[in-house]
Amino acid sequence: MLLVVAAIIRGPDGRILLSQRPAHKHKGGCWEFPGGKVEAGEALDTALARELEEELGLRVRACQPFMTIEHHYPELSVRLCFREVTAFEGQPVGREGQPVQWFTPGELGALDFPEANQPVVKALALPDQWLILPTPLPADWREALPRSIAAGATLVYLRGVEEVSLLRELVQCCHAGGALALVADDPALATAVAADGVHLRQQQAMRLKQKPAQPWISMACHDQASLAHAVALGADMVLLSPVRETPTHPGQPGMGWPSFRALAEGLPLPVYALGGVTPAEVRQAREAGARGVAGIRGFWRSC
Ligand SMILES: Nc1nc2c([nH]c(=O)n2[C@H]2C[C@H](O)[C@@H](COP(=O)(O)OP(=O)(O)OP(=O)(O)O)O2)c(=O)[nH]1
Repeated sequence: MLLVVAAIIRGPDGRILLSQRPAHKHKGGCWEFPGGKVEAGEALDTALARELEEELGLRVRACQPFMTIEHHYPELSVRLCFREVTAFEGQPVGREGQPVQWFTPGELGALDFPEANQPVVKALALPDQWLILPTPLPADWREALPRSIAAGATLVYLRGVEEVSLLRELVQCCHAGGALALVADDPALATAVAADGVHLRQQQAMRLKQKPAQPWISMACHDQASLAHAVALGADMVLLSPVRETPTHPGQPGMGWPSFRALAEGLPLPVYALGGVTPAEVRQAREAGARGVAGIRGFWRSC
């Protein structure tokens, strides 16, 4: 299997740097995340720094794991280790004559990428923060939900609401604020209320053999076995918890960031940290290999 390292490089305005593969190479003409083959015995971060210097003239100052994808093309198998470059120096130029260009995350969906990149492109469309709806639904939700979304939680898990008309109204409120809305477990309900997908609780998900047909499928995970099931199912993302003990689950000790990192490392899907974490911890969570953070308290902005 060919070991490749590839970089997610964001500019100060949030755009992402891509380069175009030369026509004569494997997947020629496709846009790619800059990077290349890891040499025998080379550490991933060293390989990334070398490739970005050689190909773009960039000096990497800091990077962190993003996702790892194994893909079997008919002609070759690749293990792609995606790293997010969080600090760099230099102005990128296509040093090997390749076109390089900055794109907004929204523009990526229309580009031609190698097939292996699809989960990464999907993950880049996701926000840093997830809001889990408090239960029972607070009376001031019509003000508080838009405020919470505007504060950055543009993915909302609408749990604990059974009334379909109310759920539909909540979905509309999420969409009006530009947020994705997920309902619990039931794909038919998600379709009925025009939600964007379902969040599967671990117990329900472990019984499934097939990924439900919804645009977004998320799964709750608490250990390695459930993470392996989420991968096998083809889930688009997971909530991994608890990072810390929480008032809602007293006596259930948190795994802490080192164990979180060990579980999240090398997975082919975005992992969100849940359980006693706050929106202020996005950076720490990302250093531990998370795509972002999720929660109720601290994410819900009541009036
Ligand atoms: N760099 C990069 N490679 C990718 C991506 N997606 C994807 O499937 N690949 C595949 C295409 C290639 O088969 C392999 C990268 O190998 P490569 O030949 O470009 O590596 P390199 O830059 O070291 O190449 P070379 O100059 O030594 O020939 O990984 C991606 O986003 N970035």
